[in-house]
Amino acid sequence: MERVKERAKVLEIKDLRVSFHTRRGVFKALRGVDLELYKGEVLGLAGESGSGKSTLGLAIMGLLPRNARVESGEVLLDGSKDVLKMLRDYGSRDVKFDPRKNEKLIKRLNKELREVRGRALAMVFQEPLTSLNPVLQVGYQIAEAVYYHDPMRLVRRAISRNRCTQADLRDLMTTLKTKGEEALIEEVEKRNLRGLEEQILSIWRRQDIHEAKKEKLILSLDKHKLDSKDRLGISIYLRGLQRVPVLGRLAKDALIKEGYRLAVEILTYLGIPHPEKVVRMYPHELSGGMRQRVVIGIAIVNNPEIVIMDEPTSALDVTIQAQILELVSSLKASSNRSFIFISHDLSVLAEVSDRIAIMYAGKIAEVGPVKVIFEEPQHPYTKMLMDAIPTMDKTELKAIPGSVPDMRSPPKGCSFSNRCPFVMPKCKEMEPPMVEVSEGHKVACFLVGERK
Ligand SMILES: Nc1ncnc2c1ncn2[C@@H]1O[C@H](COP(=O)(O)OP(=O)(O)OP(=O)(O)O)[C@@H](O)[C@H]1O
Repeated sequence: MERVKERAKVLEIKDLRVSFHTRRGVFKALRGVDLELYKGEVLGLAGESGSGKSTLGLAIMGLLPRNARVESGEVLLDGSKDVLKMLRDYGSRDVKFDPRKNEKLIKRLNKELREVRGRALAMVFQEPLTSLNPVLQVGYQIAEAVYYHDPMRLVRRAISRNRCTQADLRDLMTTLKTKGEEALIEEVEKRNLRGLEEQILSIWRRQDIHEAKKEKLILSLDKHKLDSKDRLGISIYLRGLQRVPVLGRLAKDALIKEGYRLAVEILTYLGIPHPEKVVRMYPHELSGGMRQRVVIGIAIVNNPEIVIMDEPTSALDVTIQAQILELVSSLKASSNRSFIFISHDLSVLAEVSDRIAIMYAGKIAEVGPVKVIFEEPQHPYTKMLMDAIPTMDKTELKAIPGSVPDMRSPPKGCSFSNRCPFVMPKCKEMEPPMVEVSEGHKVACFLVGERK
C-alpha cells in the first residue's frame, strides 16, 4: 500500500466538473472529480451506467462531444500540462480567428493536441469495429498512427537499417547477448544507427521463438534495405518537399511502408499469430478479439504514457475477455505504462486493477487499493455493489434498490442518500467530504467521519 504514494503521478484530475447541454436540460455528468493516476498502475473505474465513467475518460482525452461544457477543473499531465486549458485555448482561438488566416497557428495547436492524444494519452473503446476504418488494412492503420504522430521515427528506422552492415548486426547481437540491452542501445548510438535498436529488441524480446531463430531474424534486418523509390521518398521528406502534392505522396508511401514493418512488430508483441499476413487484412476479416488487439496496437504504438480503456472487453466473449485482460497486465508489466480501465463489471476490474475508484452520480464515492476495496469497502454504495457481484457461493444476489438520480437536478447533500440504508439527516443537507481512512484509501461518506 505504501508503494502507491511513492510512485510518480502521471495524471492529476482536480475538481473536474462537466455538464451536457441538451434540449431536455443541463446534465451535470461530472460534479467535482478528484483523482490521481500513478506511473505503471492500472486504475479501475467502476460504477453503474450513467455515473460518468465515459465522460471522465473523454474529458481526460480532450474528446468531449460538442454539447459538453467543462465548468471547472484541471487535468494535469506530469504535474503541469493542463489538457483542458490547451483545448480551451484552441477552441476559443478557432472561433475568434479566421482559420484560413491563422493556418499556421491552428496547425501548431493541432500538432500539440495530436501529441497529447497519441503520445501522452491514448484511448481504446468498447467496440473495435467502430474505432477501425473498414476500408483500410490494419497494418496501414497502425502505420498511419505513427506517420501522423512521429514520422521521424519511421525515417530513423529506415535510414539506420540502410546504413547497417552484416558486421554491425553481428557485433550488435554479441553486445546484446553478453552485455544486455542497455549496452546495445549505447552501441547503436555510437554507430549512428538509431532506430535499429527498436527492431533488434522487438525481435529479441519475443518469447515465442527459439534463440537461433531470433539470431537469424536479426541478421536478416540488413536485407530489408530501402529500394530507390523509398530512398527518394525519404529524402523528399527530409528536405521538407512533401508539401508538393506528388512528392508528398512519394514521401508518405515510403514512410507508410516502414510503418507496416513496425506494425508487424507491434502485432507480434501483442501475441497475434502470423502478423505478416494480418497487417494486410481488413478489420472485417479478423475475429473480435484480434480486432481489439489491433485497436490496442494503434493505441500503444506511439508509446503513450497513459492508456484509457473504456469497457474494452464488454463486447467480447469470456475466453477472449480473459486473454485481453492478461494482455493488459503484461503490457503494464513490460512497459511501466499507466492504464485507466473503465468497466461496470467489478470482477473484471478485480483481475487487472491495482487500485479501484468507485463513481456515483458524477463523483468519486470511494477509491483505494484493489484488495482494500474488495475486502474492506467502507462506502455503503461500494458494499452494495460488492453484494451484487455473482459468485459461486452466493445463494442470492442483492440488486441495489432505486436508480441513479436525474443528473439534471442531483439531490442536495449526498447523491446516494435516497438509496442508502444508513441515511442520516445531515446526508440530505451536506455533501460528505472525502476522508482518507487508511493510506491511499479515501471514502466520501459521513459514516466514515462519524467513526473517526
Ligand atoms: N452527449 C451527451 N449529451 C447529453 N448527455 C450525455 C451525453 N453523454 C453522456 N451524457 C449523460 O451524462 C451522464 C454520464 O454518462 P456517461 O456515459 O459518462 O456514464 P457511464 O458511467 O460511462 O455510463 P455507461 O456505463 O452506460 O457508459 C449520463 O446521465 C448521460 O446520460
